[in-house]
Amino acid sequence: MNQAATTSFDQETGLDPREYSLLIVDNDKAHARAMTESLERVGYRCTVATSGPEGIQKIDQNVYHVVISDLVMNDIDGMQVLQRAKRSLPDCEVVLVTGHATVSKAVEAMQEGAFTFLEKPITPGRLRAVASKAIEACHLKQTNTELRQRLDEKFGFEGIIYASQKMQEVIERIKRIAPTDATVLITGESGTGKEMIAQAIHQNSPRKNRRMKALNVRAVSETLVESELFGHVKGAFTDAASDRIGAFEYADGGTLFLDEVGDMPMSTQIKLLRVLEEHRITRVGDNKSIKVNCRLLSATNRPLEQMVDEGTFRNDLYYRLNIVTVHIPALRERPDDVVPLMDHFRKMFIKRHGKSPCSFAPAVTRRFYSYSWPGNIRQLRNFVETMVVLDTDGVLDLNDLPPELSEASDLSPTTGSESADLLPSAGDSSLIGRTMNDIERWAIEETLRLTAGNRDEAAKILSIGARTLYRKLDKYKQEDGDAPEEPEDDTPAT
Ligand SMILES: Nc1ncnc2c1ncn2[C@@H]1O[C@H](COP(=O)(O)OP(=O)(O)OP(=O)(O)O)[C@@H](O)[C@H]1O
Repeated sequence: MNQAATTSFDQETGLDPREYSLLIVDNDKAHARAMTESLERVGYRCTVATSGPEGIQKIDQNVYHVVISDLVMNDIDGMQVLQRAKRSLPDCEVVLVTGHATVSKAVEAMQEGAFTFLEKPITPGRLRAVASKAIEACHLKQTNTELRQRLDEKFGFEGIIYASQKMQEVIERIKRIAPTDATVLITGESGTGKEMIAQAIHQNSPRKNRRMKALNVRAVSETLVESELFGHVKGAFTDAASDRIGAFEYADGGTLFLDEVGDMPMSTQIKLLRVLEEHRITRVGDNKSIKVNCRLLSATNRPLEQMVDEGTFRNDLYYRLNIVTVHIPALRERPDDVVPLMDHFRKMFIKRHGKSPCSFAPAVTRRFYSYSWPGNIRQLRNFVETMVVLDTDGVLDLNDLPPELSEASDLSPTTGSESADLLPSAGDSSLIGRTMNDIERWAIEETLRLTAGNRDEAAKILSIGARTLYRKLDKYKQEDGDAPEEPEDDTPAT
């Protein structure tokens, strides 16, 4: 294809055209050829599709940096090509070619995400200039994606907020599991952070530079689940207009995360088991198998073991998925995480919604702490977001609480949780007969445990100044014979 490439680096952008792949989609073969030759002459790698369906098929199967498509074609039009490219190739830029009569349509296309449009007749100089700009835009998007990925890698664990011993143990466990290729089953109630843990495992594994594909089995209809997992060939079922790769092929070399795996139909379970044993998939409607290499992580909030007993989940698949288990405790079982999470989401949503700084009233912190969180961290996150968005006076007060919390039917500490002995109880008889200093020390230490070491929060709850709290802590250290801390180090210790 690349017969006449003479130039190496693009004068304007400094990029090497030979590193970029372009797809030309045009019903008019002569026009497609003329565009291709003009682009190949300066070094681009071009592929031609002479119909809309062929263009879509190529987009599904290959990676292109720029797609140049005619807008009006007699089968699938350029808008559909644009939509498919935007869906399948997030960094790709799409240029639409149009005759004079369809300029208004092209403007609409740009609103849908097209990079620009070229009006016929197209000169080679104009075509190359537009291709060069589109390549530059794609390159920028890729650079951003890479930077984001690097940040994600760096913060693979740090993005997970926790202070409790229980989560500390979970993190220790995933640190040991992540570098291996072991199949992992992540269990826990809805909203406990199973997907987040799956991402951290991927980010801290040798596969981190390859793709991670998440597929929520519950969100896909029973008839489509196999096509989503294994892909399909054209005509495999009524809507299969072209060949399509599935999650296993997409994540080849990387990680596949199957969320809500307990919802998988029995007929698909046996096929999944076979793939895990043979490392080969067969697209729906095809008869040849393809080799795949994916690390499988799965998650469920359903009792798989019980489902095995009831005959609704295959025993053999259960043992395959369950080589290593990571259980994420419900938030009510780790109340020490509540305050750090409140603080994290408060800051995050202030920034995201461009709000002025605000803080939680101590009574709200106490109520969050003692709530049972049936929806776990997702629910806490949503509550904090609502409160931050609606805040007008900089204080997130009891009046700002969502109804579930303001009615607060369950203010009592949760049974069997760490919280029971943490909440200051007015009737703690063990304190009777002790000195005021001891009682005060006990109250300060318990409040610091409640705030996971965050002294600012603790001072607010105790209604004393942060420096007063610091002085008292210093005094306790001296009483215990420890060296006092530097006074300026009064940062929250979360
Ligand atoms: N420890 C954590 N630190 C910060 N954010 C968290 C933490 N755990 C969960 N989240 C956030 O809470 C929300 C729910 O988490 P996630 O989707 O991972 O839960 P899940 O257990 O997979 O839920 P489901 O079972 O419903 O799919 C997400 O916005 C996630 O970023």
